[in-house]
Amino acid sequence: MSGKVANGALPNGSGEHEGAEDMDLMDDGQTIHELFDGKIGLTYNDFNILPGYIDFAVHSVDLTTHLTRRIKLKAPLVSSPMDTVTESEMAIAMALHGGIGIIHSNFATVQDQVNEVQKVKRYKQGFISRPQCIKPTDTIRDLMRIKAQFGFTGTPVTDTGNVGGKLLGLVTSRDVDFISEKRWGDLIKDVMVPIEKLITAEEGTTLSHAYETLEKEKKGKLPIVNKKGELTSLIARTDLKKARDFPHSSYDEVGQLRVGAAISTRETSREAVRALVAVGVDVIVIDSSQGASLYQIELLKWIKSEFKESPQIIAGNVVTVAQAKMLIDAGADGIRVGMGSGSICITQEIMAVGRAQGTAVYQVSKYARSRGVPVIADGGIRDVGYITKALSLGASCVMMGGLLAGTTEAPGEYFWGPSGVRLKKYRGMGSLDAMEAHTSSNDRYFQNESDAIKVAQGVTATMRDRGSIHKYVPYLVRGIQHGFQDIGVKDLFTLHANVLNGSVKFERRSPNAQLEGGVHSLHSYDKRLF
Ligand SMILES: NC(=O)C1=CN([C@@H]2O[C@H](COP(=O)(O)OP(=O)(O)OC[C@H]3O[C@@H](n4cnc5c(N)ncnc54)[C@H](O)[C@@H]3O)[C@@H](O)[C@H]2O)C=CC1
Ligand SMILES: O=c1[nH]c(=O)c2[nH+]cn([C@@H]3O[C@H](COP(=O)(O)O)[C@@H](O)[C@H]3O)c2[nH]1
Ligand SMILES: [K+]
Repeated sequence: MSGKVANGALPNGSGEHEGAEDMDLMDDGQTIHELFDGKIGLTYNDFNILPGYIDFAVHSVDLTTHLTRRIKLKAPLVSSPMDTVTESEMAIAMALHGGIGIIHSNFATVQDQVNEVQKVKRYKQGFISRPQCIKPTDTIRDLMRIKAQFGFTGTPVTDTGNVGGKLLGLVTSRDVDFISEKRWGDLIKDVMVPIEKLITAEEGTTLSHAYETLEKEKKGKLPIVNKKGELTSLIARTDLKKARDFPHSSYDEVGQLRVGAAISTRETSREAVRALVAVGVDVIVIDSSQGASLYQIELLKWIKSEFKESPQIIAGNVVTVAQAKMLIDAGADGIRVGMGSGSICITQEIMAVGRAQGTAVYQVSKYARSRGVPVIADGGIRDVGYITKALSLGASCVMMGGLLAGTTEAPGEYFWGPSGVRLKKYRGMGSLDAMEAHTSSNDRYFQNESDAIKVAQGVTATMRDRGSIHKYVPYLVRGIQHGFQDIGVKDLFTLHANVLNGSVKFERRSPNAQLEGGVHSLHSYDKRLF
């Protein structure tokens, strides 16, 4: 589609084309280098990608990418190491859909973070690893409350009221449905099916065996116990029936889901690294807003010399080529780009330091590619089109906080906002709220007298309910595939190559063009996305 055409070849039917000048098709739009050659920082909203030619179906677009030098993913999506975004539930869901989650480090102890990594590594589809339990001395009223809140129909009874406690019985709807409200003060132990009469399975049982048992016994729930009789998980027949295939899941060499974990640049991180490596963490993210520091470089070199093979290390954050060079020289396997672009970030306002995210991703990716190191574009992803734009600028993956914070799998409970909207809390890791959460994060900030004055770099916010990752991430993936189809590229490798050789074109958009590109001129509208 390149080359020259005569103006008159356009179907204007007027016959006035005689002698018309040849027009250079390649002159239309800007190459990426032209887009960024002005000395002004651009971000995703400042440009469009121009359409190409479609000769393939949307589902055939392949989003396989590199997270780090050695780790490949089928979807270029990473969840942020933030305490309102990624713990095990989020990481499991992200990995099942081909991305990866990075467990945050704002726990009371390193062991708490290690436990979250282990939950991902031990995850097996169909097994509910944190079933809601009840104590024998609780009442029917307590059970009704659980039922109303979570909708469960079968609840295991353990001595502690938690998973891990000794299994004493199971109480189902059938056991309590016909008990009148007057008797709701009765104790669970008097209505439950006691352990002697319960069908259970031993740890290590396979899903297919569990399914056969449930079918044969006509039961809905199968508690899984260890040798000591402690409840380790629960299998629900309804879950097994709807057990899905996740053809793109991110698995490690031994078939466990992949997961990452964040660490700070403090001395104590060496202990964390040892513990995380011991439970098989795939990737460690050194978490800092300004990655070009002596602390980070020394830590990075230490990890690389101590653990030659695994794990992979993502260093950052950076926004300039000089910063990226220091971290790549020190051994980084991936580079995280973004300073102040996040939805909850106030770094550019407070520190006066940072960079427009589009320019940062373009500049750092151009350099990192020459060193064979993938870039993760972190922060400022407001919607699915922003992901496609970040990838077009050279990123191999995007990292998202806010976009995922309102989902079911994000830590924290939903609550109702003043206008009747269902919300979840979302906060910056540099917000006072997050800094004050644990002593470990406190000492990061207030380790000596000179650090006693707090300077917040983030805010505390709320996010609208976005439903489950199991619906949202497939929507994101399909949205990116549609973007690629419009651009006319079938995979990420081709996108990067065609952007660099100038066949994928861009265009800077004026403030008015930005308004035009959004929803406008309507009395009211309803924005349903999927
Ligand atoms: N991507 C972004 O734009 C931003 C992200 N954040 C997030 O907030 C959290 C905190 O970020 P930062 O404040 O950059 O954390 P940081 O731990 O890198 O820096 C906090 C302070 O501690 C100092 N420090 C770090 N390691 C040290 C060591 N070993 N010895 C002595 N002093 C040391 C630093 O120089 C700095 O003054 C992170 O989760 C980060 O991702 C915060 C601001 C911006
Ligand atoms: O200036 C900041 N102050 C903070 O307190 C803070 N906490 C997180 N982050 C960074 O923001 C990213 C998530 O951004 P989004 O919500 O836009 O996806 C994350 O992935 C981080 O890079 C912070 N930046
Ligand atoms: K910001």
